[in-house]
Amino acid sequence: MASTDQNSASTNSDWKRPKRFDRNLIVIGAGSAGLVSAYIAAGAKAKVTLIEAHRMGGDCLNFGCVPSKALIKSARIAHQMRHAVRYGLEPVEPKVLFSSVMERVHNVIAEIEPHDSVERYTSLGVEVLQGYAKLIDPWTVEVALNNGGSQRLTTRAIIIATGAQPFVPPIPGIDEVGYLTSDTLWDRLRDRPSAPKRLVVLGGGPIGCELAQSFARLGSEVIQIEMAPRLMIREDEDAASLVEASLKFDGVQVLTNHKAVACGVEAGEKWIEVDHGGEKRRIAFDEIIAAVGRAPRLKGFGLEELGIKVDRVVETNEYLQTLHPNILAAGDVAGPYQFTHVAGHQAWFAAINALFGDLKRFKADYSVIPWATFTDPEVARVGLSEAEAKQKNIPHEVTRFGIDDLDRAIADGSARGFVKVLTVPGKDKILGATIVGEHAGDLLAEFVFAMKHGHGLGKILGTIHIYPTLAEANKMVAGQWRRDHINAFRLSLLERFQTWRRG
Ligand SMILES: Cc1cc2nc3c(=O)[nH]c(=O)nc-3n(C[C@H](O)[C@H](O)[C@H](O)COP(=O)(O)OP(=O)(O)OC[C@H]3O[C@@H](n4cnc5c(N)ncnc54)[C@H](O)[C@@H]3O)c2cc1C
Ligand SMILES: NC(=O)c1ccc[n+]([C@@H]2O[C@H](COP(=O)([O-])OP(=O)(O)OC[C@H]3O[C@@H](n4cnc5c(N)ncnc54)[C@H](O)[C@@H]3O)[C@@H](O)[C@H]2O)c1
Repeated sequence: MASTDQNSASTNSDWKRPKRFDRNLIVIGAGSAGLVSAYIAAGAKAKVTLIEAHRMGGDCLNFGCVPSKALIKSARIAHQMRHAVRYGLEPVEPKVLFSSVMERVHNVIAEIEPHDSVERYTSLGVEVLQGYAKLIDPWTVEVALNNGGSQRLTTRAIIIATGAQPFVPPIPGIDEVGYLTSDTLWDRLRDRPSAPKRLVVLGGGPIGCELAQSFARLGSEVIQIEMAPRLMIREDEDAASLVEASLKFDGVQVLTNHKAVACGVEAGEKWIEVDHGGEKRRIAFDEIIAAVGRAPRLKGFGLEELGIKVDRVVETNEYLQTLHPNILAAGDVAGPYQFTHVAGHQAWFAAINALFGDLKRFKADYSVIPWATFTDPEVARVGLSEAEAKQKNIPHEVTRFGIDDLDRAIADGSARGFVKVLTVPGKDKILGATIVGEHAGDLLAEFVFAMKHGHGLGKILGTIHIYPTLAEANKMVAGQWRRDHINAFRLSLLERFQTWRRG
């Protein structure tokens, strides 16, 4: 979300605000942000039209969260088979039926598809149009329908929920060698009998790490190239280093501090050139996945013509309104985060402000935003990391519990990782939590809830957690915090009292 002054809505003499509108709301894009916006508007009895140019469900269902998590599951089972000896079972090198793995990925998408389908949304009272939307003026949208023809609609309010797409780095030669992205790999690799033999994964962010580990476990020789000094640069170093170690254990060759500078084909063999501190070398590969970030979809549908600034994201104010207060934005196109659950969260504010903003508006609340990267081990975070607290000079204390000490994790053979909590000095108020370990994304929910509702570590400590569960790690870290904050004076009084009681 970039800031904008919503009072400075530009006007154009060619634009005429209609006296009556066909719709209360038009939502452009049926990904996570658009679907939730339309759902909320229909629930509020608004006449709402949802326009999708491509696939209902957007990136999360078709190219993002859903296929990647389905792939991760197959890869994890292959890993467990390989290392079954840890559990007293004879290890086996799995015969990876790659096309079946990819078929399962597509079946998972198909099974979830009905949740986001035209039929479901129509039954909820949303009009769904399949076509490409373009803003004509602040109240008019033209749709080039996928099955031919076009339609012009007027509306009181519009929500831009056009999402983001993979950013392809301008590396000389990349178009000639050809590349895969999260948009294309699910279809392009679908019928392959085996995973690509030599796979370069460009980028060490969440997409790069999740895919590099999965493909390595499914049989690819993976080389991951990241120009930053380490993987997962947004996470604390202690968290990222556990992921890096795990990737290396899985056979991924991790090249950090390496910038991709050129690509080409020589004697039928594809290569990528990397620069490491001024030293250049070429790496041969069969396929390359570009995972170096996602760029919001901002162009081609009339934002610039309406004077709406599109710098990195659509410029909005805290209410998610653009320069034109009746045009709002939500999801990846609005930023500042790129997560499905944040898109859905913003959608509530966008829909309510779009429909009722002239009566009451709500500022989008980013105070407690969680996320997880689904590598093995998972890394989940809410609030401040230790590095951010230091960088912003925010006073804090750090309490840590090693999951290697947790009974359930030991029994499961997954005793690695940690829970790290940042608190206000001398208080149990939580500023942030990072969990690294199995099911970290699920375990984090307790901290998200605590932060959202102002509960401190004392409340977590005072809550019964089932034994033996991984969730006990949360209570353990709270217990550690308590031990670190025992009042020595009170303890000495207690000791004297007990001595006195013994007579
Ligand atoms: C590989 C991968 C893994 C991911 N994993 C996770 C994860 O585990 N958890 C998580 O929270 N997030 C994850 N994400 C991010 C998540 O997918 C996005 O944050 C989320 O999809 C954003 O939703 P959105 O509604 O903003 O945009 P999108 O889902 O991109 O939807 C936008 C829609 O708008 C349509 N559109 C664009 N322009 C027009 C137009 N002019 N007219 C009509 N339609 C238009 C597009 O076709 C698209 O369907 C992942 C992403 C990727 C790529
Ligand atoms: N589990 C999840 O929630 C999940 C999973 C996947 C993606 N996502 C979302 O999608 C977004 C995009 O993810 P991403 O991993 O594509 O992007 P990212 O921006 O997080 O990471 C890209 C990485 O590529 C590196 N890079 C850029 N150009 C390079 C070059 N020429 N050579 C070498 N390295 C280069 C960058 O330094 C960076 O570390 C994430 O920010 C996240 O919000 C979420």
